[in-house]
Amino acid sequence: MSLPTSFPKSDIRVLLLEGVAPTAVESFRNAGYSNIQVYDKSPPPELLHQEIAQAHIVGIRSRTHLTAEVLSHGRRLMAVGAFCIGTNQIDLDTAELAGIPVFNAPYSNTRSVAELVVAEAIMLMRGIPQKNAQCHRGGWSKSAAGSHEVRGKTLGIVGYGHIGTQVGVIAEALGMQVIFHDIETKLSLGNARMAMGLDDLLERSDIVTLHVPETPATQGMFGQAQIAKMKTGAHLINASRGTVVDIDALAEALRSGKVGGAAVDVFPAEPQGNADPFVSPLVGLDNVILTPHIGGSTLEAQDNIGLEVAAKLIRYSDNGSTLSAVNFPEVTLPEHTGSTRLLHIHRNVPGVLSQVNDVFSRLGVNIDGQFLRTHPKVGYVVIDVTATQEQAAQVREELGRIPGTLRTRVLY
Ligand SMILES: NC(=O)C1=CN([C@@H]2O[C@H](COP(=O)(O)OP(=O)(O)OC[C@H]3O[C@@H](n4cnc5c(N)ncnc54)[C@H](O)[C@@H]3O)[C@@H](O)[C@H]2O)C=CC1
Ligand SMILES: O=C(O)C(=O)COP(=O)(O)O
Repeated sequence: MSLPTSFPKSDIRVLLLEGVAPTAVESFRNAGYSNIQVYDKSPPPELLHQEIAQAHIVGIRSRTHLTAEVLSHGRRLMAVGAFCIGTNQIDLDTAELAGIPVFNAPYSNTRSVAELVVAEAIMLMRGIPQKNAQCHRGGWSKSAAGSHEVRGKTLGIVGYGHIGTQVGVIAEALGMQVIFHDIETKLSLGNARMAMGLDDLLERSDIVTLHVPETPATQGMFGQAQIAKMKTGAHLINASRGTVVDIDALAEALRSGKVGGAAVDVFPAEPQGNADPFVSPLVGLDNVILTPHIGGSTLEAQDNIGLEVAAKLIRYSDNGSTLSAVNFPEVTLPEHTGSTRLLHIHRNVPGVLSQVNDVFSRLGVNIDGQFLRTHPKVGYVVIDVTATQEQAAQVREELGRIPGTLRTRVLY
C-alpha cells in the first residue's frame, strides 16, 4: 500500500453513505472540508469500490459491509466512521492493520431503541399486532382474551449493556419485573435481577428482548432450543442484529403459538436501501410487528450521531487524536499550534520506536513532544516538532522507510 501524503483539507475526500445525518455534513463543512460526497443508501459493490478508492474518510451506518476486500480498495483511506453503535459490519482487525482507526457513536441512539422496545412490549402484551391487522381487513374483535397489562409481568433482557439497562429502567417505571442475562458480571440498575443463566431467564420471562452485539458467539444464539425453553405464548423482541435469531425457527414458533408474538427490527438479510424489496419468512404473520431496522432512527438520535462521529473523524484528521476509536491504540492529544505534528502508525514489533527517534536525531530535528500507545499488533506514535515544511517532509519520507511502517502523515 503506498503511503498517503499530507495535503490541504479541500483535497481530503469525505464519503458519507446510507443517509448519514446532515449534521455530519455541516460539521465537516464548518471544519473546512469541502470535498464531501453523500449517498442516501449503501452503494452496490462496484460503485462502493470506486468510491472507497477515492475517499480519505468514509462514513457508513449498519448496512455497508467494509470487509477486508472492500477495505483493500481504500488506498487513501485514513479513517472510518460508523454513524451508529454496531461495528460488526466492519473488519476491524484488517482496518487496524491498514492503519485505519474506526470511530462510532456508542450512546447516541440508545434511548431511541429502548423507547421502541418498551412500546413494543406493551403492544405485544395487548395483542395489538393481530388486532390492528384485523381492523385493516375490516374485522372487529373487541375482546380481553389474551390481553394483559405489562405491570407485574417479567421482562427478560439478554445483553444488559447500554440499551439493555435503559430498557430495564423504563420497564421498571411501568411496574415490570426485570431480569437479565449477560456474559459479563453487570451492576443491576433499580430492582433488576440477574437470571441464573439464559435458560432460567427464558423459563421465567413473559417477554424476552435481545440486546447483544453481533459476535461469533451471538450469531444464531437464539434458535429452536431457546424458543423451546420460553413460556408458551411469551413474546420475543429483537432489535439487536438479524443474525442472532434463527428466523425460520421463530416463524414456525409464531405460527404454532409457542411464541405469542414478536417485534423484529433487524433481519439476517436487509434491503440495501428504501427502494429495494423486503423479503422475510415473518411477512404475513399477524402476530408480528415488523420494522425496517429503525430502532435508532429518530431525528434526535441521528442528529446527535452525525455531530458525534463527525467530530471524532475531524479531530483525528486535524489533530491525530484517536480517543474512543474502537479498533486502535487511543492517543489523546493537545492542540499543536506552533508545531508540526507527525503521525507514525506501525506494526508493534521491537525496535520501531528507536528507529523513529533515530530519524529525528539523524536529520537534526528536535522533538517537542511525543505520544505513544500500542495495541498487541499496532503502535501509534505522534511526534510534535518545530520544523520547516521541507524538514517535515524529509522526516516523513525517512519514517516511511522504517520496516513495519503502516502509515505516516504530517499535520502542519
Ligand atoms: N435496531 C437498531 O437500530 C439498533 C441496534 N443496535 C444493536 O444493539 C446492540 C447492543 O447495543 P448496546 O447495548 O449499545 O451494546 P453494549 O455493548 O453496551 O451491550 C451489549 C451487551 O451484550 C453483552 N453480551 C455480549 N455477548 C453476549 C452473549 N453471548 N450473551 C449475553 N450477553 C452478551 C455484553 O457483555 C454487553 O453487556 C449493538 O451491538 C447493535 O448491534 C444498536 C443500536 C440501534
Ligand atoms: O446503531 C446501530 O448499531 C444500528 O443498528 C442502527 O443502525 P442504522 O444507523 O440505523 O443503520
